[in-house]
Amino acid sequence: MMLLLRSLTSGSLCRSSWTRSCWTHSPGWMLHRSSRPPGGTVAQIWTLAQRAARQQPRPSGLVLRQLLGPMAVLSVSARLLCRSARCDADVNNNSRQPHAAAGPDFNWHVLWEFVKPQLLALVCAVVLAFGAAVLNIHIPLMLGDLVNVVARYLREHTGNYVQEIRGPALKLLTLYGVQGLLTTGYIILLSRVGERVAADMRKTLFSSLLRQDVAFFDANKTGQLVNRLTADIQEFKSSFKLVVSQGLRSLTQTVGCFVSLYLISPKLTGLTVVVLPCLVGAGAVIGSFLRKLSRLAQEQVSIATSVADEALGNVRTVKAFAMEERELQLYSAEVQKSCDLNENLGTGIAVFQGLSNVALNCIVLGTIFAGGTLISSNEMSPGDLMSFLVASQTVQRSLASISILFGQVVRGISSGARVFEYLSLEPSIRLAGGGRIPYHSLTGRVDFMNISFSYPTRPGHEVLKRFSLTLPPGKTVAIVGESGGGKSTVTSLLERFYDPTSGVIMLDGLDIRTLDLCWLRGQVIGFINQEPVLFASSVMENIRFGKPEASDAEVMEAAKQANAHGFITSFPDGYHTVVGERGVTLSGGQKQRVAIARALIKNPSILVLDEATSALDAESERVVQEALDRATRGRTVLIIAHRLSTIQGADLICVLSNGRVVEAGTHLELLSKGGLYSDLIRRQRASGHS
Ligand SMILES: Nc1ncnc2c1ncn2[C@@H]1O[C@H](COP(=O)(O)OP(=O)(O)OP(=O)(O)O)[C@@H](O)[C@H]1O
Repeated sequence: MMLLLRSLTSGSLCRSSWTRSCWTHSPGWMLHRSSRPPGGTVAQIWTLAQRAARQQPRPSGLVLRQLLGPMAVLSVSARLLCRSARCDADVNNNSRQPHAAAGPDFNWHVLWEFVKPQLLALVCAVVLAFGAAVLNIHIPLMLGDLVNVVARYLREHTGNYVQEIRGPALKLLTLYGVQGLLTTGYIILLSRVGERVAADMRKTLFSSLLRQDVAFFDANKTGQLVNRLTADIQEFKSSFKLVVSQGLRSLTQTVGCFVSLYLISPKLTGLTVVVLPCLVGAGAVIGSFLRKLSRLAQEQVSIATSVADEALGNVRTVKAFAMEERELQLYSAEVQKSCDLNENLGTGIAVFQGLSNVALNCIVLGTIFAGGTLISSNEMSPGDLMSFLVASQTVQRSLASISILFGQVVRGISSGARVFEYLSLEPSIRLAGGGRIPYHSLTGRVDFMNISFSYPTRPGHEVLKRFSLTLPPGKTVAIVGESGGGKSTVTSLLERFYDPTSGVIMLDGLDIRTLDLCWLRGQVIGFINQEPVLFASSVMENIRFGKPEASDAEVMEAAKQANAHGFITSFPDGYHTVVGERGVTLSGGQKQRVAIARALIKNPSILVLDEATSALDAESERVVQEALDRATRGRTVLIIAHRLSTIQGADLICVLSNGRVVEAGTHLELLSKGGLYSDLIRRQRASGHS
């Protein structure tokens, strides 16, 4: 400081390299290098003041340049963020089918719901942040006082220098210390709020996805959904934390120092108001464009992820067909598109920052003269200039952070919108929500009454047409028919994966739509299909999936019933054997028996077997069939069968063709009819499948 003032007095700083470099750089440069020591610009301002006082016609608008530039950027940034948050009207309204060309709306109300539980911490953080900002108002003013004391000492050379500056210097040090504490406090608090909000969001999104009905998953790719859970929340979390910590700090510092600037020179500060509307308008246009680009880029990333997800998830099929190269090409093409979009986004953000610089430089030209006039008319003292400069330096530093934050915030808001979209999505078939649980024990009678149905993804294609069928209690009913005739669809409707377009399904005389879905799926219906999917955990955990509260003994009992106990105990780790992803370390027959045990452990009244043995070889089929015969005793059973030999003992066989029941009866009755069923039997015998 002493050195600076000496230099000022001697005028040597006018020739310093700092001064020269400040003259030759734009405000944009200053924004991004605002960490430079303020001394150079202090000297520059001082020199300007001296020149103005001597009525030199040299540039005098640097003061305004320091002030107006950052102020304008602040306004533009703030406005852009608001615009980003609101999102345009051209967003895709089809919330079930996100499309790369547009995105969902950012819902502030949803964000508020996540922030609300953290409100106390947030309020404390905001209070601390504002405390720090208020102190920021004083720092430049006190610095100005200190400069005035030092300047006076240098001019008059009276008294003890240390004693002269001790008071203001100690005040300043205390202020710095308190401000540091407040800043640390609010950053810690805000960072915690951010982490907790993101964690809550992740849990809620996962729960919301799990709540969706099957039709939702028909329409959305798993890879894209997983991307929302991972990449989008990650992006949103980063933005949230940055905005609430760095952004809020920068904003409060800017506001605090802006007040300082106003206190120092209302005239200089007031001039900014004139230029704001133009910058705000331009910023809004660019912001809207960048937001759309950001959405496209993020959607494209999730498309690429879903390609990789599909290839890796079906890696055996990919390898069996030697399609690695093709999958790589597909993935590379999607990644390249995403890369191009992100490059464009980066360019857009760079253009935005570049344009800000150009705009600010233009403003500087206009303000040089106004600033010079103020200085030459002695409306500002040297101390004021010092204070003004320090305040404007802080504003610059803060605005530099805000301008860097801008790109992140645009991405964060897009990600947030994509996450929120699924949070508020209500499934048409609800898992919970007031459904009945009959108090009497079920007989297990099921009536399909005049069911018509089209899949939501193919509304024009009617799969079932006025389909009616009764499953008598404790009896076995088989549905057979040509491929694509709608057999599996019947089981999906019974499980309420979908609701019929028209008609009713009754369970013990009760419309299943009125029943508690968790109870229906969890306790009433046991489902075993052709390709059972196991989870990558132990055999024990996989069987227990059917009844989480089951004891080890219950698990083993179910495994015995399913003919699985023998092979499980032959493994070195027994029931603790980990089965690999989707159960890849088990054979088809073993997987099927674990799946049967998983279904049996809940002791369901109704058992649905959708081609449960059709993928097995003869020996596996025999063991599995034995388990199934045991499992079906005393239950209402619906069998979807390809191999007609497995259903000849069924109490009723129903032949489905083109969504309609065309024949029904026992095996012998249908054979004697000589209709479609006997045709199917004949064809299977001819092909050696029966
Ligand atoms: N999730 C779905 N979305 C749209 N259409 C579907 C869906 N699942 C099946 N379909 C269509 O519904 C029709 C009936 O399919 P379903 O699986 O019920 O037939 P299936 O009789 O069980 O056939 P298969 O014996 O070959 O298994 C088919 O035309 C099929 O393409």
